[in-house]
Amino acid sequence: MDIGLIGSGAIGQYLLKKINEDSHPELHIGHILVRNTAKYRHLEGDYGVVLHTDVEAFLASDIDMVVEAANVATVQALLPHVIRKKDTMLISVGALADEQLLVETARLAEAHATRLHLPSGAVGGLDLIQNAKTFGNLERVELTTRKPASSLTGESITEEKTVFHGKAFEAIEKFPKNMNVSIILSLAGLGINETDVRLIADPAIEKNIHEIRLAGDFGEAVLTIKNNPLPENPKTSALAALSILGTLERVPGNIRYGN
Ligand SMILES: NC(=O)C1=CN([C@@H]2O[C@H](COP(=O)(O)OP(=O)(O)OC[C@H]3O[C@@H](n4cnc5c(N)ncnc54)[C@H](OP(=O)(O)O)[C@@H]3O)[C@@H](O)[C@H]2O)C=CC1
Ligand SMILES: O=C([O-])CC(=O)C(=O)O
Repeated sequence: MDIGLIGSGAIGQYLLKKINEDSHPELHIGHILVRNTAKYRHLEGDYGVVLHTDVEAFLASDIDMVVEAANVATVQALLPHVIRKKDTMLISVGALADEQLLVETARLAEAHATRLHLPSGAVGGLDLIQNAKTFGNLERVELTTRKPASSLTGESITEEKTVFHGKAFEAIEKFPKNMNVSIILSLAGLGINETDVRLIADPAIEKNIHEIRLAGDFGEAVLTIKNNPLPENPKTSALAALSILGTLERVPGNIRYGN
């Protein structure tokens, strides 16, 4: 599968290393959309990619799938163009808290016979949440995220501090670089107005820890994911990059596990 990448930061460069440098047998990144060619010129030599600054030229290239690893604002700006032309995978899923964008994307994907893939990112358990939701029998979904204090606040704190408590729609507005997980959980479960979110800055941890609690007719579940951060961007968990890689590997498969 030929991949076009949007975003060449911590996740993008992880994907370039794993797919192109380590030479993945089924995947190849050939094109990257950037906004600053000089900053990323070295990627051409390092990974044999073509850089683009024009989205239409990027989409006209020989790619099967666009993978976004940029930010929420870029998804908001580009998704309607991209989904018309290419199957698309997003990691900045917080953009889909905008219901109009979600509905319009679904309409365009149907009209143009493309697909939108939303990997599970830095969390898991989306299969369980979706199954528990069928026939409206999911009652409660709560997310508590703890990140190293330095990822969330400029203040020097010595004790943990709740920096946000509220619903997912507000969490992503206030913390678009940290709360994409709240939106994928909302999309799988009870929606952005019903998913409870707490975000804690913790000076005593080095991992990004997500605890998901849910309850419904199925029973109750508690999932805790203790994520190692990517060194290049400690806000971002390595599992987010792995979830893109794993989803890319599974796309062509004929057997599906857990969905
Ligand atoms: N769903 C989930 O569970 C998770 C989602 N994420 C999200 O994934 C995304 C990527 O994370 P990460 O790699 O750590 O971020 P980084 O900040 O390390 O990298 C972002 C990259 O995107 C590029 N970029 C920004 N805007 C554009 C644009 N308009 N066109 C092309 N490139 C652009 C930046 O380029 P430049 O140098 O020009 O700024 C940079 O290369 C973020 O939105 C993050 O919040 C992260 C972790 C978990
Ligand atoms: O990487 C993580 O642990 C979560 C994150 O940044 C996000 O959801 O935006």
